[in-house]
Amino acid sequence: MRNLTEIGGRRLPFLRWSAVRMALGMRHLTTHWQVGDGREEALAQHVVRTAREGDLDDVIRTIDAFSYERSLMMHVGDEKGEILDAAIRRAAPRRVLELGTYCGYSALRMIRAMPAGGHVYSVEFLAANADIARRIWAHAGIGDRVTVVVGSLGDGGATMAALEDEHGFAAGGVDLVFLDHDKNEYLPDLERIGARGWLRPGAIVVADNVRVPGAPQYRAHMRERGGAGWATVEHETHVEYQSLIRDLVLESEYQPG
Ligand SMILES: C[S@@+](CC[C@H](N)C(=O)[O-])C[C@H]1O[C@@H](n2cnc3c(N)ncnc32)[C@H](O)[C@@H]1O
Ligand SMILES: [Mg+2]
Repeated sequence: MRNLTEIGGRRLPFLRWSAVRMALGMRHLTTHWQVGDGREEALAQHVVRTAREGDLDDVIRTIDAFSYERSLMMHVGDEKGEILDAAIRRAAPRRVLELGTYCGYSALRMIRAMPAGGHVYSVEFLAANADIARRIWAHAGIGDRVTVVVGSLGDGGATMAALEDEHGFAAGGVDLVFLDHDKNEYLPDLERIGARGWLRPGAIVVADNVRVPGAPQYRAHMRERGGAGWATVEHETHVEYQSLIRDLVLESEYQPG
């Protein structure tokens, strides 16, 4: 019943004010990467104030509750988060590359499901989001297991060079990639990663929001390349924190040559 709003005893779907604000703010969201009403900063303050310090589970629970009950947000969320958790357990990665940090929620989940000693490198376009994520990770006690790199893989090479020179990225060194940033950049960025040879054979690439907002070129590419470089499973699921809107998460295993 979490997605229903009660008016006069009747439950009506999708009338949550925060969802309406998020829809109205879509234009702002896709150009500024925050909803525009301060909900990301409010989340960071809420986590620090109310979640148990050093308790990763409680921080994840607190973010989910905030996103259901107070302000809809664009974390991968609890339902799709379980698909991500399972992929992480399958890959048992030592090095994860995430594109799109936002407030750091998916990185929290990945760290929780990874073997001890594994590290997440998360690339985020917006410095304000990177700062919020760092504060939330520090509160959860996992600040030393995740590094946010402010930039984008499509910036002409500076961010990729930083990943190689400062963070030890090298051929065959990446075990799992989580794509959750600009949907038009999924395929170009995967090709940039491929050109550097960072993926090890058997590495897994998880892509969120393939149906909503949608990454049709990426999906077509993975379908065409089935059996020739990639083996893909399409997970039918729902948009984050919405039980009635369908979404798709792709999980692709890299099988070169
Ligand atoms: C959907 S949110 C990520 C949610 C996060 N992965 C989670 O589940 O908690 C997308 C984020 O990607 C960032 N972003 C957008 N385009 C980007 C790009 N080209 N490179 C890096 N980050 C980008 C946005 O600033 C935004 O914070
Ligand atoms: Mg997403």
